[in-house]
Amino acid sequence: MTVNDLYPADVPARHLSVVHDRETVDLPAAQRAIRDLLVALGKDPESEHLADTPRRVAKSYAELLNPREFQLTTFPNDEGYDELVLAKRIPFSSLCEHHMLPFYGVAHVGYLPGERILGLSKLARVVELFARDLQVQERLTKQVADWLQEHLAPKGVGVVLEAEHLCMSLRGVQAAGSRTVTSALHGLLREDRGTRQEFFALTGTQR
Ligand SMILES: Nc1nc2c(ncn2[C@@H]2O[C@H](COP(=O)(O)OP(=O)(O)OP(=O)(O)O)[C@@H](O)[C@H]2O)c(=O)[nH]1
Ligand SMILES: [Zn+2]
Repeated sequence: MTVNDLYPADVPARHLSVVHDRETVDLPAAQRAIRDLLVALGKDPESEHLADTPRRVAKSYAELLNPREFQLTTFPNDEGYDELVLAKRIPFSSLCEHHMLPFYGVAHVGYLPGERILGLSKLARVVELFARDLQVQERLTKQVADWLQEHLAPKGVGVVLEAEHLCMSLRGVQAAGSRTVTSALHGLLREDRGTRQEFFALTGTQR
């Protein structure tokens, strides 16, 4: 399928519903499991302080692991805009799949338009689509870039993520304040040295 099949040229603004297809959360089962975890950790889930904690924790994880649905709105690139479009410092948070602790930071997401341009907020929504999962930063970065390349068919895509991992700063090695930087590139941003350098310069992450 090409971008023209998804977005016929005679309709100016196009909306594609984006619905995630992950397993539905079983909240009562999650709640029971959190209660068991509290007991296993030597805490008393019957105490007044913790009585409602299993329900809250289960609900929190359900929220953190389920992205909101959204409309992927695109417009025809009638003026032939052919420079980079870059949304910088999009805040995001995700859960590390090894420790289920948050990693959080900012995403820089850019593309070089082809026949369609994208509603700007959608760049942040695509980050959220993949961040609300058990993740490693490398996969999250690549999924955002791959998804945009597939659904927007631009001339290039670039994604940079800078994040602090609580599993690295609060526990374990306790390297508080360290940041991990990852990037994924497609099309001209990958192949053309000048475009790639311009992208990294605009994100402020020189390569
Ligand atoms: N590549 C990658 N590694 C991650 C990410 N998040 C966490 N990790 C790492 O996953 C690794 C898991 O290593 P293990 O040795 O199995 O776990 P651990 O004993 O808790 O390791 P320490 O954190 O070193 O105490 C750790 O080195 C984490 O820093 C990520 O997004 N990407
Ligand atoms: Zn971790």
